Amino acid sequence: MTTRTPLMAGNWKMNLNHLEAIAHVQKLSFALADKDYEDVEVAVLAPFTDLRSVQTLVDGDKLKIKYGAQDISAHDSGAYTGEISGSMLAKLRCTYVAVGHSERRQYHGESDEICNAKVKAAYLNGLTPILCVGEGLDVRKAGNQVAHTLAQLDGALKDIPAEQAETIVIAYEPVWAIGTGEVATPEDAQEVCGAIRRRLAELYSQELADAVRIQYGGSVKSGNVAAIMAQPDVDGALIGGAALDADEFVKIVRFRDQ
Ligand SMILES: O=C(CO)COP(=O)(O)O
Repeated sequence: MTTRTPLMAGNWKMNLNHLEAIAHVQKLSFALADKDYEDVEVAVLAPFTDLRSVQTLVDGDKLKIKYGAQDISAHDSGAYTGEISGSMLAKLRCTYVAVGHSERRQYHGESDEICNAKVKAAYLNGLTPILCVGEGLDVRKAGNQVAHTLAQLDGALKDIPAEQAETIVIAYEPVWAIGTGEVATPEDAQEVCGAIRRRLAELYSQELADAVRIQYGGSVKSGNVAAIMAQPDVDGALIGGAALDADEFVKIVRFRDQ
Protein backbone atom coordinates (compact mmCIF):
# COMPACT_ATOMS: atom_id res chain seq x y z
CA MET A 1 0.00 0.00 0.00
CA THR A 2 1.42 3.35 -1.05
CA THR A 3 1.81 5.94 1.65
CA ARG A 4 0.70 9.33 0.52
CA THR A 5 2.14 12.39 2.25
CA PRO A 6 -0.81 14.63 3.17
CA LEU A 7 -0.81 18.01 1.47
CA MET A 8 -2.23 20.91 3.46
CA ALA A 9 -2.56 23.86 1.12
CA GLY A 10 -3.91 27.29 1.92
CA ASN A 11 -5.73 28.94 -0.96
CA TRP A 12 -5.59 32.62 -0.10
CA LYS A 13 -7.92 33.53 -2.97
CA MET A 14 -7.92 37.32 -3.54
CA ASN A 15 -6.59 38.16 -0.08
CA LEU A 16 -3.23 39.35 1.33
CA ASN A 17 -1.20 41.89 -0.64
CA HIS A 18 2.53 41.24 -1.00
CA LEU A 19 3.40 42.94 2.29
CA GLU A 20 0.72 41.01 4.16
CA ALA A 21 1.89 37.85 2.41
CA ILE A 22 5.43 38.31 3.74
CA ALA A 23 4.16 38.85 7.28
CA HIS A 24 1.87 35.84 7.00
CA VAL A 25 4.53 33.45 5.68
CA GLN A 26 6.96 34.69 8.34
CA LYS A 27 4.35 33.92 10.98
CA LEU A 28 3.88 30.44 9.56
CA SER A 29 7.61 29.84 9.43
CA PHE A 30 8.04 30.82 13.09
CA ALA A 31 5.15 28.64 14.17
CA LEU A 32 5.98 25.54 12.13
CA ALA A 33 8.84 23.38 13.35
CA ASP A 34 10.90 20.97 11.26
CA LYS A 35 8.94 18.08 12.68
CA ASP A 36 5.69 19.51 11.29
CA TYR A 37 7.06 18.88 7.81
CA GLU A 38 8.13 15.32 8.51
CA ASP A 39 4.92 13.75 7.37
CA VAL A 40 2.90 16.66 6.00
CA GLU A 41 3.57 18.91 3.03
CA VAL A 42 2.54 22.52 3.57
CA ALA A 43 1.81 24.94 0.74
CA VAL A 44 0.25 28.30 0.10
CA LEU A 45 -1.46 29.34 -3.11
CA ALA A 46 -0.93 33.07 -3.28
CA PRO A 47 -2.14 35.85 -5.59
CA PHE A 48 0.21 36.40 -8.54
CA THR A 49 1.38 39.73 -7.12
CA ASP A 50 2.62 38.00 -3.95
CA LEU A 51 4.63 35.24 -5.56
CA ARG A 52 7.93 37.05 -6.02
CA SER A 53 7.89 38.21 -2.39
CA VAL A 54 7.02 34.73 -1.16
CA GLN A 55 9.77 33.23 -3.31
CA THR A 56 12.38 35.65 -1.94
CA LEU A 57 11.38 34.83 1.62
CA VAL A 58 11.27 31.07 1.09
CA ASP A 59 14.63 31.06 -0.74
CA GLY A 60 16.33 33.50 1.64
CA ASP A 61 15.26 31.74 4.82
CA LYS A 62 15.35 28.23 3.29
CA LEU A 63 11.77 27.61 4.37
CA LYS A 64 10.20 24.22 3.81
CA ILE A 65 6.85 25.67 2.90
CA LYS A 66 5.92 25.28 -0.76
CA TYR A 67 4.01 27.85 -2.75
CA GLY A 68 2.12 28.20 -5.95
CA ALA A 69 -0.45 30.14 -7.92
CA GLN A 70 -4.23 30.00 -8.07
CA ASP A 71 -4.50 29.96 -11.84
CA ILE A 72 -2.39 29.58 -14.98
CA SER A 73 -2.91 30.64 -18.56
CA ALA A 74 -3.67 27.92 -21.06
CA HIS A 75 -1.32 29.78 -23.43
CA ASP A 76 2.49 29.82 -23.46
CA SER A 77 3.08 33.49 -24.27
CA GLY A 78 1.86 36.27 -26.51
CA ALA A 79 -1.07 38.65 -26.85
CA TYR A 80 -3.18 37.49 -23.89
CA THR A 81 -3.64 40.63 -21.84
CA GLY A 82 -3.84 39.98 -18.13
CA GLU A 83 -2.78 36.33 -18.34
CA ILE A 84 0.13 34.73 -16.49
CA SER A 85 1.93 31.85 -18.19
CA GLY A 86 3.23 28.62 -16.76
CA SER A 87 6.79 29.58 -17.65
CA MET A 88 6.43 32.77 -15.59
CA LEU A 89 5.25 30.71 -12.62
CA ALA A 90 8.05 28.21 -13.12
CA LYS A 91 10.57 31.08 -13.17
CA LEU A 92 9.27 32.03 -9.71
CA ARG A 93 9.87 28.41 -8.68
CA CYS A 94 6.24 27.71 -7.93
CA THR A 95 5.58 24.08 -7.11
CA TYR A 96 1.82 24.04 -7.45
CA VAL A 97 -0.90 25.73 -9.43
CA ALA A 98 -4.62 25.39 -8.82
CA VAL A 99 -6.63 24.58 -11.92
CA GLY A 100 -10.39 24.78 -12.28
CA HIS A 101 -11.25 26.14 -8.86
CA SER A 102 -15.04 26.44 -8.68
CA GLU A 103 -14.73 30.21 -8.43
CA ARG A 104 -12.86 30.24 -11.77
CA ARG A 105 -15.44 27.90 -13.28
CA GLN A 106 -18.31 30.03 -11.95
CA TYR A 107 -17.06 33.59 -12.46
CA HIS A 108 -14.67 33.13 -15.38
CA GLY A 109 -16.50 30.51 -17.41
CA GLU A 110 -13.80 27.86 -17.16
CA SER A 111 -14.99 24.70 -18.85
CA ASP A 112 -13.50 21.23 -18.54
CA GLU A 113 -11.77 21.88 -21.90
CA ILE A 114 -10.10 24.99 -20.50
CA CYS A 115 -9.11 23.09 -17.35
CA ASN A 116 -7.63 20.39 -19.56
CA ALA A 117 -5.57 22.98 -21.44
CA LYS A 118 -4.41 24.47 -18.14
CA VAL A 119 -3.40 21.09 -16.74
CA LYS A 120 -1.33 20.61 -19.92
CA ALA A 121 0.20 24.09 -19.53
CA ALA A 122 1.15 23.27 -15.94
CA TYR A 123 2.91 20.04 -16.92
CA LEU A 124 4.62 21.69 -19.87
CA ASN A 125 6.30 23.97 -17.36
CA GLY A 126 7.08 21.45 -14.64
CA LEU A 127 4.33 22.65 -12.29
CA THR A 128 2.10 20.32 -10.33
CA PRO A 129 -1.59 21.02 -10.91
CA ILE A 130 -4.04 20.92 -8.05
CA LEU A 131 -7.12 20.12 -10.08
CA CYS A 132 -10.31 21.25 -8.36
CA VAL A 133 -13.54 19.38 -8.95
CA GLY A 134 -16.85 19.22 -7.16
CA GLU A 135 -20.59 19.66 -7.45
CA GLY A 136 -22.97 22.50 -6.68
CA LEU A 137 -25.95 22.29 -4.38
CA ASP A 138 -28.49 21.37 -7.08
CA VAL A 139 -26.38 18.44 -8.22
CA ARG A 140 -25.88 17.30 -4.63
CA LYS A 141 -29.61 17.53 -3.91
CA ALA A 142 -30.28 15.39 -6.97
CA GLY A 143 -27.76 12.84 -5.69
CA ASN A 144 -25.54 13.21 -8.77
CA GLN A 145 -22.38 14.35 -7.01
CA VAL A 146 -20.24 11.38 -8.03
CA ALA A 147 -21.20 11.38 -11.72
CA HIS A 148 -20.80 15.15 -11.95
CA THR A 149 -17.39 15.19 -10.29
CA LEU A 150 -16.07 12.26 -12.30
CA ALA A 151 -17.16 13.95 -15.55
CA GLN A 152 -15.12 17.00 -14.54
CA LEU A 153 -12.17 14.72 -13.78
CA ASP A 154 -12.43 12.92 -17.11
CA GLY A 155 -12.63 16.22 -18.99
CA ALA A 156 -9.63 17.78 -17.29
CA LEU A 157 -7.47 14.66 -17.66
CA LYS A 158 -8.16 14.12 -21.36
CA ASP A 159 -4.93 13.11 -23.16
CA ILE A 160 -2.85 13.56 -19.99
CA PRO A 161 -0.39 10.65 -19.99
CA ALA A 162 0.22 8.54 -16.91
CA GLU A 163 3.78 9.92 -16.46
CA GLN A 164 2.17 13.29 -15.82
CA ALA A 165 -1.05 12.26 -14.11
CA GLU A 166 0.86 10.31 -11.46
CA THR A 167 1.92 13.58 -9.83
CA ILE A 168 -1.41 15.40 -10.01
CA VAL A 169 -3.25 16.50 -6.90
CA ILE A 170 -7.04 16.39 -7.04
CA ALA A 171 -9.03 18.66 -4.74
CA TYR A 172 -12.61 17.62 -4.19
CA GLU A 173 -14.40 20.80 -3.26
CA PRO A 174 -18.18 20.62 -3.12
CA VAL A 175 -19.25 24.13 -4.10
CA TRP A 176 -22.00 24.24 -1.47
CA ALA A 177 -19.39 23.77 1.26
CA ILE A 178 -17.04 26.56 0.13
CA GLY A 179 -17.01 29.61 2.34
CA THR A 180 -20.41 28.68 3.73
CA GLY A 181 -19.42 27.07 7.01
CA GLU A 182 -21.32 24.06 5.66
CA VAL A 183 -18.70 21.34 5.79
CA ALA A 184 -19.35 18.05 4.03
CA THR A 185 -19.53 15.17 6.46
CA PRO A 186 -16.46 12.94 6.48
CA GLU A 187 -18.62 10.28 4.81
CA ASP A 188 -19.65 12.74 2.05
CA ALA A 189 -15.99 13.56 1.45
CA GLN A 190 -14.99 9.90 1.42
CA GLU A 191 -17.77 8.92 -0.99
CA VAL A 192 -16.54 11.25 -3.72
CA CYS A 193 -12.81 11.02 -2.97
CA GLY A 194 -13.08 7.22 -3.09
CA ALA A 195 -14.91 7.44 -6.42
CA ILE A 196 -12.19 9.75 -7.77
CA ARG A 197 -9.52 7.21 -6.83
CA ARG A 198 -11.44 4.37 -8.46
CA ARG A 199 -11.80 6.44 -11.63
CA LEU A 200 -8.06 7.14 -11.67
CA ALA A 201 -7.50 3.39 -11.47
CA GLU A 202 -9.84 2.90 -14.46
CA LEU A 203 -8.25 5.70 -16.49
CA TYR A 204 -4.66 4.74 -15.65
CA SER A 205 -3.76 1.99 -13.19
CA GLN A 206 -4.34 1.00 -9.58
CA GLU A 207 -0.72 1.86 -8.84
CA LEU A 208 -1.17 5.39 -10.14
CA ALA A 209 -4.49 5.79 -8.34
CA ASP A 210 -2.86 4.69 -5.08
CA ALA A 211 -0.13 7.30 -5.47
CA VAL A 212 -2.27 10.35 -6.28
CA ARG A 213 -3.23 12.65 -3.45
CA ILE A 214 -6.85 13.67 -3.17
CA GLN A 215 -7.68 16.65 -0.99
CA TYR A 216 -10.96 17.75 0.46
CA GLY A 217 -11.81 21.45 0.46
CA GLY A 218 -14.77 23.37 1.82
CA SER A 219 -15.00 25.04 5.24
CA VAL A 220 -12.07 23.04 6.66
CA LYS A 221 -11.07 24.25 10.12
CA SER A 222 -8.99 22.94 12.99
CA GLY A 223 -12.16 21.60 14.59
CA ASN A 224 -13.23 19.39 11.67
CA VAL A 225 -9.96 18.54 9.90
CA ALA A 226 -9.09 15.41 11.91
CA ALA A 227 -12.37 13.63 11.11
CA ILE A 228 -12.01 14.43 7.42
CA MET A 229 -8.37 13.35 7.34
CA ALA A 230 -9.33 10.06 8.99
CA GLN A 231 -11.08 9.01 5.77
CA PRO A 232 -9.06 6.51 3.77
CA ASP A 233 -9.17 8.41 0.48
CA VAL A 234 -8.61 11.93 1.83
CA ASP A 235 -4.94 12.91 1.65
CA GLY A 236 -5.03 16.54 2.58
CA ALA A 237 -7.08 19.69 2.55
CA LEU A 238 -7.40 22.79 0.42
CA ILE A 239 -8.21 25.51 2.90
CA GLY A 240 -9.70 28.90 2.08
CA GLY A 241 -10.85 31.21 4.86
CA ALA A 242 -9.13 29.36 7.71
CA ALA A 243 -5.77 29.61 5.91
CA LEU A 244 -5.81 33.40 6.31
CA ASP A 245 -5.40 32.99 10.05
CA ALA A 246 -1.84 31.75 10.57
CA ASP A 247 -2.54 30.19 13.98
CA GLU A 248 -5.57 28.34 12.65
CA PHE A 249 -3.68 27.15 9.57
CA VAL A 250 -0.89 25.79 11.77
CA LYS A 251 -3.47 23.87 13.81
CA ILE A 252 -4.84 22.40 10.59
CA VAL A 253 -1.32 21.36 9.54
CA ARG A 254 -1.10 19.64 12.94
CA PHE A 255 -4.35 17.79 12.31
CA ARG A 256 -3.05 14.73 14.10
CA ASP A 257 -3.04 16.72 17.36
CA GLN A 258 -6.64 17.90 17.01
O1 LIG B 1 -12.39 27.07 -1.89
C1 LIG B 1 -11.77 26.64 -0.95
C2 LIG B 1 -10.34 26.32 -1.06
O2 LIG B 1 -9.92 26.34 -2.38
C3 LIG B 1 -12.42 26.42 0.37
O3 LIG B 1 -12.71 27.65 0.91
P1 LIG B 1 -13.19 27.73 2.45
O4 LIG B 1 -12.21 26.92 3.25
O5 LIG B 1 -13.18 29.19 2.77
O6 LIG B 1 -14.58 27.11 2.49
